[in-house]
Amino acid sequence: MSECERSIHTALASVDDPEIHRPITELGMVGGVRVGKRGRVSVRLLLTTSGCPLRERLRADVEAAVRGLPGIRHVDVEFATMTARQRAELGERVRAQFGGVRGVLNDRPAVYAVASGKGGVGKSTVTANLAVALARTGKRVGVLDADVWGHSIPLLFGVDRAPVALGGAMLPVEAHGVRLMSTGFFVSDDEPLIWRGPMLHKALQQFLDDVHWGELDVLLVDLPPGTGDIAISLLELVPDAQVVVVTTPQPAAQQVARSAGRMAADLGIAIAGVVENMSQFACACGRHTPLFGAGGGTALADGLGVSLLGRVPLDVELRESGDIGVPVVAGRPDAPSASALRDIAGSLPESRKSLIGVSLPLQAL
Ligand SMILES: Nc1ncnc2c1ncn2[C@@H]1O[C@H](COP(=O)(O)OP(=O)(O)OP(=O)(O)O)[C@@H](O)[C@H]1O
Repeated sequence: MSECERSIHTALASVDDPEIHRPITELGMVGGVRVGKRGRVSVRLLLTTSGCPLRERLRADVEAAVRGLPGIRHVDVEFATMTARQRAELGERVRAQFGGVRGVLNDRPAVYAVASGKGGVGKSTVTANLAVALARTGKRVGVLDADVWGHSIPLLFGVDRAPVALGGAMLPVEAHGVRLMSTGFFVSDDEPLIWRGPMLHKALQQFLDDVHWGELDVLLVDLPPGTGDIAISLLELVPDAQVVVVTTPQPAAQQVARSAGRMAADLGIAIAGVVENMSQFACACGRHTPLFGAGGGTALADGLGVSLLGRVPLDVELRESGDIGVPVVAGRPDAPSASALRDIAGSLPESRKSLIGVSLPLQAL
């Protein structure tokens, strides 16, 4: 290998695959490097699927890494698709690298399960925005959309592609700096989900076990509304999760949300706090109107003996951002709801580190 080729390989080692978060050189994704005349270089990248949506990001990252080298004027990036064998090898590498899929959670992320007593109170919107806000502070964040009947996380993040499967493990889809996994990636909207009890439990377990989350600091779980099977399953599978209860200011909503709190208490799970969503509406005329009443969040927090983490105002920008798949914290960071959500993300209590992925020493009694 010439000196020039060696320095190109070193530069390529600084480029990470955006979803596996490992250098493309380590993952066998560099199919070849050709050094031509007059500072022209061509790099061939091997992708897991031909329709890889991240190819433009990879192209830009490779160009940026190689173009800075002395004597290099132009970088061509070509793409090819891995053979089945190459994909299998990549899957093996991913597994070996992290000591098995479950082992990737060994660094014990903080797990926050976002719950609500009833649907439509903005639980998924809050989850998505807390995730983006945390990612923007430099944390490595994942969102598990366990809201199997109303999976809105893919829509809220503007994602309509399925996750890539490698060597028996699925890679989360990355959007707005957050790693996502959702049942919504696997079912079409007109296909009703009739999973109950044990099936839901198994699906959830798979999402925790068979998804290559990589190293995470925080995992947010969007629970289905209510206190049904899946919430209980999750809290059993991840006993160190803390629950964030989302409610509206209405006394009625607060009553239902109280049952979520009671469930957490029954299961011995800590409640991180309460988020009051759809608090008063700030009109452009300057008037603040409590459309859904007032005081629900505080009353619930007091009832549960936890803090009110914050109030998110009713905000057209928040709703519009959700509709176009760009969470408001990312797309309109100056909106009143965005700043409230950032403050709430900053006020989440420090984690009790989750034990998922850690093998516990078993002792005979
Ligand atoms: N603070 C807010 N201001 C304006 N619109 C909001 C606000 N919070 C949520 N919404 C809108 O309310 C609707 C319901 O929100 P979302 O889907 O997050 O609720 P949910 O509690 O997760 O519902 P479900 O559990 O049924 O999925 C969405 O259209 C969302 O954009």
